[in-house]
Amino acid sequence: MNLRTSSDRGRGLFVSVDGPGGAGKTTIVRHLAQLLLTEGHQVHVTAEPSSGPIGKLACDLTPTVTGHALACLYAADRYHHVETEIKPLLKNGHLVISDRYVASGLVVQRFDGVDPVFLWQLNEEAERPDLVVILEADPDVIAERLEARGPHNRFQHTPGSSHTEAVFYRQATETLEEAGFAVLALDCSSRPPEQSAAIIAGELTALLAPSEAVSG
Ligand SMILES: Nc1ncnc2c1ncn2[C@@H]1O[C@H](COP(=O)(O)OP(=O)(O)OP(=O)(O)O)[C@@H](O)[C@H]1O
Ligand SMILES: Cc1cn([C@H]2C[C@H](O)[C@@H](COP(=O)(O)O)O2)c(=O)[nH]c1=O
Repeated sequence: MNLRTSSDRGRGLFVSVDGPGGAGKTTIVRHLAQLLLTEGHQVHVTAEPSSGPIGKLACDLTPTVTGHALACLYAADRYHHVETEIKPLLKNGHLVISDRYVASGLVVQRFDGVDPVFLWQLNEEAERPDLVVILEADPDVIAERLEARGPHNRFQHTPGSSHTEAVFYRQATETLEEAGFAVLALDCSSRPPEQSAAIIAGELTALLAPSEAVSG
């Protein structure tokens, strides 16, 4: 089983940002990347589905393919994304930010009734991020944001999807914490996205700081 994170290898840093539709993942990732660039880091923003061949297929098939088949397709994209894009950049010392990663894999296909244990087994060997950010928000607030922006996918058309997704994400957070992932659960109901980004940047800066030598 793959239990190592990129910082264990001493190069780069990998952070994923997940959370319910409309929570602000893409907006916060944009602010975070800007902030880290300003601080002088080599930053690479990526997302899932990836822009690779499996990601494109998953994206094209999401409206018509459901359940286990789609879960396998997203997991296949994730493993391929790691091997072809994320790991090479980490080796090169980049700070890689992924807009959606394993946590989305534990959540989204549950809307099609896929068992969370099956989803965990599919995803558990994926590269562990140094920091897993889960955006949390009052479901009524994000339902309003979704309505204002417009839904991005068929899962967001399910009535009450923001409430259901909030529950699924809380369960995914527990699964990840129990498995030893470093999780930052961040409430972004009332925080402006710039502030959420600054909190995440602070956590990353702490991870990058050399650990203090023990003086004897
Ligand atoms: N405090 C906030 N934090 C983040 N986004 C906010 C906030 N307040 C309002 N928004 C708005 O909420 C909308 C949804 O944001 P965004 O598209 O980044 O969400 P998302 O989580 O990436 O959604 P999806 O999963 O559907 O792609 C955007 O129009 C964004 O400007
Ligand atoms: C990683 C992942 C993604 N999806 C689906 C859900 C949406 O249709 C898109 C993501 O687009 P968005 O603009 O970020 O909302 O991909 C999925 O079904 N399962 C997954 O694991």
